Amino acid sequence: MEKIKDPSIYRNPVILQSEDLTKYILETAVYPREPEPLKELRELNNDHPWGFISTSPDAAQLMALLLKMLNPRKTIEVGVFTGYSLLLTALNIPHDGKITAIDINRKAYDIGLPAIKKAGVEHKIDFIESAALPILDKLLEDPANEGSFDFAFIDADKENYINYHERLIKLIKIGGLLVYDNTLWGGRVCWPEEKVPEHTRSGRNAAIEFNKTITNDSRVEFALTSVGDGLSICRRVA
Ligand SMILES: C[S@@+](CC[C@H](N)C(=O)[O-])C[C@H]1O[C@@H](n2cnc3c(N)ncnc32)[C@H](O)[C@@H]1O
Ligand SMILES: O=c1cc(-c2ccc(O)cc2)oc2c(O)c(O)ccc12
Repeated sequence: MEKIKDPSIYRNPVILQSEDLTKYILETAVYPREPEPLKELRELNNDHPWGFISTSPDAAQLMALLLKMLNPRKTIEVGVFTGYSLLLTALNIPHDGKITAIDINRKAYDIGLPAIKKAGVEHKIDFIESAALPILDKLLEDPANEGSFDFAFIDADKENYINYHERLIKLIKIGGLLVYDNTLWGGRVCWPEEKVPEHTRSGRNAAIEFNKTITNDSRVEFALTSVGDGLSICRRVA
């Protein structure tokens, strides 16, 4: 991630009609049911200058429901940061479930790791510090990995989502889920380009291209939900 002096310039505008509605959802439906270890990690994020890039708790709550329904044993996460979505996944897969978690930078993961250890789920996580594309390519070199994953969560560099999708679709089994975060990019996907601040344009254009690609991809059934920052839920069907 490039060094930005003031990360707050990236902060998301609200996708829903009003900030009050977002606050209402979080305060009435999400925070009261948020498990204690996740609350602890969210509070750590509040003290981090980049904490706002963590997966939104309302999107995470929907993901928890999907994980409980799918009961996946073999999962993969691309983009860990301090580990809010990773801990969420670890808490909602079976005791013998595994997560291959990839991030180009381990520093933020180390901040969240004590909360993950305290929650007793570290044994489920294989953290790999690397750019994600070479790791996905390496996994694909072994034919045993093809169609072997039950669930993938993607929340790294938005410009590579299509590249991640092309690899992950081969790694996920038919019936498995691929969940992509930030596919509405703070609502900017529908703004005229000239109104989009320069520093968020590349993410916005990547989300637009990604949404078109998924809509035309007959290998998946999908729903683009306006939860959090936009969560695209894809089910591999072919
Ligand atoms: C939005 S954050 C992930 C947030 C995380 N899901 C959470 O809930 O806290 C994006 C992460 O992607 C990582 N990242 C960016 N480019 C990457 C790449 N090419 N390969 C792997 N990770 C990358 C960044 O280091 C950052 O930690
Ligand atoms: O504002 C952001 C920026 C990112 C981001 C930027 C560069 C990378 O290499 C990876 C991620 O991610 C965000 C995100 O996931 C989010 O939920 C909100 C805002 C941002």
